[in-house]
Amino acid sequence: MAAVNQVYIAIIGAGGVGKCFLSQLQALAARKPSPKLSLCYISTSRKALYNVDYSPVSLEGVTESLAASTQAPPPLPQVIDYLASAPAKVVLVDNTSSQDVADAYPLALSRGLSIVTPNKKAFSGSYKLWQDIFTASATSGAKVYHESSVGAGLPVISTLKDLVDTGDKVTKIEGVFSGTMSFLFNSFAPTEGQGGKWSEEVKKAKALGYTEPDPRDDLNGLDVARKLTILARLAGLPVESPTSFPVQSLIPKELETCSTGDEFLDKLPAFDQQMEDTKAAAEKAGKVVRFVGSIDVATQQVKVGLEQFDRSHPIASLKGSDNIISFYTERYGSNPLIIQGAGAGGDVTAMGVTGDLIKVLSQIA
Ligand SMILES: NC(=O)C1=CN([C@@H]2O[C@H](COP(=O)(O)OP(=O)(O)OC[C@H]3O[C@@H](n4cnc5c(N)ncnc54)[C@H](OP(=O)(O)O)[C@@H]3O)[C@@H](O)[C@H]2O)C=CC1
Ligand SMILES: N[C@@H](CC=O)C(=O)O
Ligand code: NA
Repeated sequence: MAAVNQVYIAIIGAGGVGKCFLSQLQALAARKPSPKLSLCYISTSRKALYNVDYSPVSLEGVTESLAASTQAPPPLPQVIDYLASAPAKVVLVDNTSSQDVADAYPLALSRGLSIVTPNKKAFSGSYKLWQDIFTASATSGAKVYHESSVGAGLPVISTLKDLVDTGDKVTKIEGVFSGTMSFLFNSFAPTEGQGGKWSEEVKKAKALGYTEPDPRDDLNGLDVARKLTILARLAGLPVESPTSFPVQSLIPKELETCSTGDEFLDKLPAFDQQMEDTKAAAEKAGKVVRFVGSIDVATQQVKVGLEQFDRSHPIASLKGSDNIISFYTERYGSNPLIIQGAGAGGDVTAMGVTGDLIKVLSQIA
């Protein structure tokens, strides 16, 4: 029998973000908050750890225990059944980038499981999935939070929701929405100095944990398109999908048929000249090139791609994996509300997930 103020945590995904989340969860659980947190399920795509009687999986050394586990993850509907039958409230933390897991949110929410996640797939998939998720949440009362799906831990989603919920009218959102793209252009085409080779910077971004599991999902512009789809929907535009507006891809045509991300990375150095030419064209105009996105709410136009900026422009002088996101609204007038800081990386992304978990706990426990 579970304690009255107990909440079970179930985690799917234990990669770069998942491992950082686990260490933040360990610290949160040790702070002895009310409610008492117990891990009742954790899995990667091939391994799982759980007990049929819901006795807790120890957070101590959980990454190693999971790696050593011989249990395979059950099919998702079975996992949801198991969690929905738990003797206390459950928060499901999805730290994957899986579309299959995202597609299961309506079922999970309708069975009373709250969800926190940095996974963009659920909120930037079909508009129907978006509607099904929020309908299931409203009907069952289960919560769904996804702060880290845009700008990692930066308070982007919560800020936009607050603007809308308090009656402000958002007219335009623009900026740099990709930690990977920010890092790549800040290091490949810096405002001062030479910059590194494009393909080498791409490999560095992957090693630093900034890229999607397959870095082509960043370089083809889809990751930014997903983030803009989420923000546009929150601002009231019923954007159908991240492929329903213009998105510029930086994948060389010749590499579009690569079958894996690793094959793509191996072949990329042979195409460095294409990005060198793009950089040189901007330099000739006395500018630098950056990868940006924008949503014009009035004209319902969303676009993603390369633009040239003066070296003194705030977008040109970003550092590291920083995002910069400007909200133009009726209340803020011509001086936008600006959010800036690291937009990728395990710890900062996990912080957004843990922050969401704390918000959910304050509402369900
Ligand atoms: N990295 C970053 O800076 C940011 C990431 N995000 C988002 O966070 C999420 C996680 O990113 P990241 O940690 O970098 O990715 P990783 O590739 O490092 O980790 C993904 C994890 O999910 C597991 N997984 C994948 N598919 C499934 C599945 N169907 N069932 C169970 N487990 C699965 C993987 O297991 P296995 O290894 O066995 O495949 C792995 O443990 C993504 O949605 C990403 O977009 C958001 C903001 C910033
Ligand atoms: N790959 C993404 C990770 C965060 O969403 C990025 O680089 O921004
Ligand atoms: Na965020």
